[in-house]
Amino acid sequence: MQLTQDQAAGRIMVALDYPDAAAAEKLLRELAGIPCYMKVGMQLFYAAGPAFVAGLKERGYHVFLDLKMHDIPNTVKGGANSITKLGVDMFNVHAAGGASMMQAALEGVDAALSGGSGVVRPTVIAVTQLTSTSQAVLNDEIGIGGSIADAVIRYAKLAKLAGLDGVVASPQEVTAVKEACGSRFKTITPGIRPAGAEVGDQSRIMTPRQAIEQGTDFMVIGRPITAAANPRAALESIIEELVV
Ligand SMILES: O=c1ccn([C@@H]2O[C@H](COP(=O)(O)O)[C@@H](O)[C@H]2O)c(=O)[nH]1
Repeated sequence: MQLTQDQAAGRIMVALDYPDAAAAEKLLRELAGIPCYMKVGMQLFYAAGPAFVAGLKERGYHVFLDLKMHDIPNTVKGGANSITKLGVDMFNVHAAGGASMMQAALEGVDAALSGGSGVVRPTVIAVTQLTSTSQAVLNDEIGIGGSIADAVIRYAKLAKLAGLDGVVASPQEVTAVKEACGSRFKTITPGIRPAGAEVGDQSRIMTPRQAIEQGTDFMVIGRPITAAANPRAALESIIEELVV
């Protein structure tokens, strides 16, 4: 797949996994002008809150709010309602919460949009199996039988049935998800490691180039950028890998 530099950057979601807004703002300054998505996860959201997210939107960033909601349907409906009013472009729930819970998230979105707040409809996706989960952990520790790939596809089909727009999965499962749910069903893939990068706690990984060749829609990348001595150079090198 041939991408321009801006197209490649637009497929990257930088995980702003920082303890406070000041640390995240430092990275934003270092990456200024590169048109990536920004992902706010629980560490930063619990510290800096909705105001930080609203600030990103005011400055024109595309924002994925990665809070992975997993609760009873009524609570998730309320959470989705509040998140939608923040104006984020994407948020997620856990597919393990079931179809009713995922549908409740969509009801929360609809209710927020019907309030005339002027916000756009966010893309709503479901986490399948965390990319840190290995086959052994799934079977022996969590106690779910079968292959990771089968579990991911089961969750993806359920998310599609519930009306969601896509899933979080590892790049290793992108092809199978697209086959099962259609090419327009979005795949958002963490577990991205440039060749030679530290794997850390991730289990199911691919390089950026491999992930794009699998057909991933967006790749989520944190530490290979944020822990680099020069985050901007690290991001530019990943973009070059995608453009070539
Ligand atoms: O299955 C999942 C779901 C979410 N994540 C998130 O993506 C980033 C990955 O960061 P790295 O530093 O590149 O490992 C992180 O924010 C996770 O919370 C995931 O890794 N796997």
